[in-house]
Amino acid sequence: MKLKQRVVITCVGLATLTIFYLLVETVYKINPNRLPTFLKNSLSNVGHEYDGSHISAIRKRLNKSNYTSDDFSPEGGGDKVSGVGKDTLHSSDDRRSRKDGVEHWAMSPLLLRINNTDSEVDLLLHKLQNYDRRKFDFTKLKPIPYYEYLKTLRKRIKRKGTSLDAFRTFIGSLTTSWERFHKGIHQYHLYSPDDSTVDDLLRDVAQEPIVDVEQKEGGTQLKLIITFSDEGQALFKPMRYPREQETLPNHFYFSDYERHNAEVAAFHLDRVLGFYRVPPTAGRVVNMTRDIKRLADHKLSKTFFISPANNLCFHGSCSYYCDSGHAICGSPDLLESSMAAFLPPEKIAARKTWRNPWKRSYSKHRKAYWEVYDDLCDKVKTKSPYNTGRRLLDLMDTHVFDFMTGNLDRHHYETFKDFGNDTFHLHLDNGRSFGKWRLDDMSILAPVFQCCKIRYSTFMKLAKFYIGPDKLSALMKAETSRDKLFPVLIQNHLIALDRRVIKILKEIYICIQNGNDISDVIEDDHF
Ligand SMILES: Nc1ncnc2c1ncn2[C@@H]1O[C@H](COP(=O)(O)OP(=O)(O)OP(=O)(O)O)[C@@H](O)[C@H]1O
Ligand SMILES: [Mn+2]
Repeated sequence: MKLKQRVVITCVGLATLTIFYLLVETVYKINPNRLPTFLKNSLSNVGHEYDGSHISAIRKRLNKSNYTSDDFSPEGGGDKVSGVGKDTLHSSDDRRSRKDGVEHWAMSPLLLRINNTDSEVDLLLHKLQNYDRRKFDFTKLKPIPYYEYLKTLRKRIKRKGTSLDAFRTFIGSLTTSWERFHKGIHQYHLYSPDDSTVDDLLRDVAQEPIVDVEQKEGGTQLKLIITFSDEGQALFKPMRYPREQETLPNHFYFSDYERHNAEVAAFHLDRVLGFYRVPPTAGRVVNMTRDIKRLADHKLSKTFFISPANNLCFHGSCSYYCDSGHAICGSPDLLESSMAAFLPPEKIAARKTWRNPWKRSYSKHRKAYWEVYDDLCDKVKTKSPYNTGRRLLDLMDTHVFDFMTGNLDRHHYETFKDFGNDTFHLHLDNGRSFGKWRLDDMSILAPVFQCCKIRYSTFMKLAKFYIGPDKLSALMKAETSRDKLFPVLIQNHLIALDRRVIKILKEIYICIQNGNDISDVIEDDHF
């Protein structure tokens, strides 16, 4: 063979091998399971672990208008997505695809007890302390009990704003806990932590005799409005799953049942965090025969039946899950439930519903804009109500809260109209929280790592859980211990809370490492 021929053959051979290798690598990245094991192993062994980045690259090439955009703009805006924004995908996509330990926790329950320290978080706290000792004195803070620190934070802020218009000129005494709760609603919190009313209300919704039951119209799943003998009311959600049962991996969050214990746990987490934005919610075991069936109207009562296992069941009527295949069953007629104290009626305290700019897509085929592009925050920041005042920080708080509970379902949130834009976000409807303790869904934190922003007081509370002496899991366990449904959360969920605290702090570390100003990232409220 001539030399020239040999060279040509060698080149063709090399080119074929390269093309084959690239082909195999691409298949591996798209779906490793399509490859024979030996190829899969050889690729993963040389550090080609799939991180999802190339899928993002493909997405990026697609027109931006392919993604759901109805909620792209903040309230009032009608901006369409197509053609706007810059491609800043890499940073947060890398972050989102950072190993979040899902497999790790799944494989070894013994490894659940995660390290309580993290070198990046340690570096962050060290850096902050050096940056401003007055604001970030972690050495001094370390031995202080969490609740004591929470009080000092509150003193620092020290304001509750106005009350609802309807109560501003009210004189006279209110005897029931639910009336006192309504009167206590203020511009900057739903209730005051120093007021014993909330504990009275929790006791009452858990034990006052039930005198009326009504199905709540609207919504996707069955909910009842319960009226008590003192004329107070609560939103009832029934137990659908035992505490241990996790959301199935192939289920979308929007096709998951709501969890009664999640509603109770979310209330307590909100209170521990010093947010005071979730209506007081307690667990209660109801006697379905006496407390529901007896008081039900004809439409509801005819959905009651005895199951083959001799338990009393009912399904009510609603747009999903209201048939005998999705019945709510007692044991034999005792049923666990959550009771969320009712807010004042619209006539007394009208509420405004806001679309969450970081709302998810409710389609199994489409992604939301922010899941693909990183520039949503640039737009949100410039538009009302997020361009002034507290609302952007409140949105960050909402997502910090939802990340901790694992709630993907925050499509909207509400505020009281009386208070205008300078008020807190109500965190209603936490039923889809605490579905997966193994998974820390980083995408819920997207607003935080895309805006690189967190409220100073929220950051400090998380840092305080991290440095101790009180771990969030321990505080949550203690808080929920008075509830009739204790243990409201199983240990795995409690441990997940501690783990998630660390993950939020790590995101803040990355923001600062990436060169963002500390004072921009950890932002104080400007009063
Ligand atoms: N404690 C409460 N007091 C008064 N109204 C409430 C309370 N909690 C929730 N609501 C109202 O009831 C509506 C439905 O509640 P929730 O969101 O829990 O039900 P849902 O079936 O999950 O609704 P959807 O399926 O639309 O998410 C809420 O949007 C809110 O306006
Ligand atoms: Mn809901």
